[in-house]
Amino acid sequence: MSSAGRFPLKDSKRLIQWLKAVQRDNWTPTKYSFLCSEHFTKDSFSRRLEDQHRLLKPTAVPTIFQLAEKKRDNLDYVRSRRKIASQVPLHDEEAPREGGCEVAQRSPSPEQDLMVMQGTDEMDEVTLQAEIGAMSEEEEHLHGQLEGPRRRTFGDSLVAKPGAQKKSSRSSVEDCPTGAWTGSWVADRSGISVDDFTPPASGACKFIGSLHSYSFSSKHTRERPSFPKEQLERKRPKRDVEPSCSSNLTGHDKTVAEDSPTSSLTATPQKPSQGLSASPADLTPQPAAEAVVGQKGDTDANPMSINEVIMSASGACKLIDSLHSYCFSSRQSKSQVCCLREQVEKKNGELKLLRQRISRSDSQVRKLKEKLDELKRISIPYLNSLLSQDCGQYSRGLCVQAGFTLSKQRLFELGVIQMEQLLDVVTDFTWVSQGSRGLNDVGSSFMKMYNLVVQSASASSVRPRAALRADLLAMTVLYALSPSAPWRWRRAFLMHLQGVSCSPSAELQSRSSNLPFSSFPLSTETPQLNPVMEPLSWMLGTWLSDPPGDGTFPTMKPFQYLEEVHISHVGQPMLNFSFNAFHPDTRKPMHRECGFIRLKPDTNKVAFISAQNTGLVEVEEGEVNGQELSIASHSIARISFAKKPHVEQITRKFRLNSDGKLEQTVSMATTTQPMTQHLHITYKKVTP
Ligand code: HEM
Repeated sequence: MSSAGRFPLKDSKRLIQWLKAVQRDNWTPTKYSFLCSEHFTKDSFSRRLEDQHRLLKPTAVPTIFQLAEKKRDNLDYVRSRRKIASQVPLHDEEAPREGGCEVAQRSPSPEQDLMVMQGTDEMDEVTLQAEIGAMSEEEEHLHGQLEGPRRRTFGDSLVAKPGAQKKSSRSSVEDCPTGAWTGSWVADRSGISVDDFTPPASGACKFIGSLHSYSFSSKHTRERPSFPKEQLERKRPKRDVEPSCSSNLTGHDKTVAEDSPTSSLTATPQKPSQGLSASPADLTPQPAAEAVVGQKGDTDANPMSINEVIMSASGACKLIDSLHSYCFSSRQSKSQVCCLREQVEKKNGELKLLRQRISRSDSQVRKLKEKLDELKRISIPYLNSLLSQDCGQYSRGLCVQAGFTLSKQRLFELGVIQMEQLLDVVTDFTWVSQGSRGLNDVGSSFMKMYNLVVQSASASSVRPRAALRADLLAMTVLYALSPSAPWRWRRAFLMHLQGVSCSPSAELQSRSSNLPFSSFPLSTETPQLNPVMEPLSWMLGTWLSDPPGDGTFPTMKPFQYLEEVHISHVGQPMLNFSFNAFHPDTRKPMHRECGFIRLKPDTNKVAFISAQNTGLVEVEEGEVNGQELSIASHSIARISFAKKPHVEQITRKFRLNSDGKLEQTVSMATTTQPMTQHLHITYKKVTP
């Protein structure tokens, strides 16, 4: 007798190796499944120290199979095997057959049921099978000899039982009627049912079949150490003969199973005869003996795949629970562990992705912070100095300007802080504020200011507090000086700076070289007006048209325009000027000119040097008398492709009116028109 190995159900990796080796389709080993030792190489065994018995190593994997024979007709094979089994007792030396013979499935059959019904002792006899795998050849042989008579006696008594005799006699005729002792022992024939190797009619049937091992507790199996090899040998053909889980049923049971192939519950241990009527209540735990009684050959076959078992287990939770999950506990736990493991892996993946996103966000925030720091570094010191000079000329002046920005009309007239530009600022800061609380604060505070400005603009009587104006100014300056600001915005703002006496920081001055339009004083000191220019000092300042100017000429339709005038100095004996006209409705820039006004020292003779965007360059000369300057063209030049008609003469008159407004009148003569007034406008001073 060769020793056999249990299928390593608890070692999934090795189990897969075993199953691969066995190559049995649609069959799943149970804890009563064993494989003969012939399928293992010699080094798969170790010797027990005490008695030198051969023990299968826990790492052993079967490798010896004669698979070529597997294709042969199973039925013929089984029949021949049965014949042999019925005539000649199997010997220990007989080599295990390939195909179905190697795998012994120890599950009770109907005959077993009958036997077990006799009581606990009988049931224990049945469970003896479970320990066979642990036996050495010698042990098995010895036990076979020693226990044979007892079993025969026992088996005989079973056969003699009323009600059980019919089944047992039928089976004995069919399967092993003349076996040495197996023929007379019902239990040995039923120890491994046909269905151990046969697919069940349904998943649930398989499931119930799995549950049949319920009665074969390890406790019982430990108490009975041996099991004749013959039983195993006779199991092989039976497995291959019977194609369905119900095929081994007899009588009523078989009929029910065939009639209801989808109802595995007909084979439930507790109520085998109730067919489809089995309910969770029927499945409440029963005593072991009772459970075993219900084990038909079809049900203890348990040829489920692991997946099927898991599916059945999940779909029949109640059933499992009611049966205390005796058989499925480990498998179920395994499947649960697998599920949990998958979930954990999935969550780990999600966590990894989240970490990556957080890291990306962090780097984004870092970049934004760096940008803000850069902005602060560039602009804030200067702004701070501005805002701290509450009593300073420049600060006051800008605050006044900020006050102007609160009137929509003034905003446009100023031509610097326009609503559209404010919107740009807001948009910019909103963008910057993304992802950073600090920047968010900047953005949100600017939004608040912006909203207040809009409110104030729509209700001109409402004027925000000085602090708000200062904040708005700060934000405006911050944006105006930022590298991302549109050049037009920066230029306009810087021109305002030019119009006031201020001392920009060295940092700001250094930045001025990058500006598209540089009019900054070079000295950090507020420049003193050159005495030569004193007669024209009344012209200094930033002036905004008030009201809009009027344009006329015989060849054109009268028009209006806005104009922003900057007249400043840097200490030199001259004034710098720029006149910038805008369309009153569209605010688009129109005529522009800039240049210098000079005074001949110690005289009232004035030279007005101007370059215009129309391509005209002219020098006008005249006299300053009091607070009035009258000049006329001295020389005019133009680009070669200047638009016609060309202007041939120009006269201007500047006057500071008694109301403090600056007034300008321009007349011109063209190649087509005599000297005629072209422009008339008055300005309101917005900076000192
Ligand atoms: C001293 C400065 C200026 C000179 C020498 C000047 C000269 C001229 C000349 C020669 C024309 C053509 C007239 C014609 O077609 O018969 C003209 C037209 C016109 N000017 Fe001026 N202009 C001056 C300032 C301004 C200013 C400040 C504005 C304000 C927006 C202005 C607005 C116009 C308009 C709207 C026209 C008619 C459309 C056009 O021909 O472009 N001009 N100007």
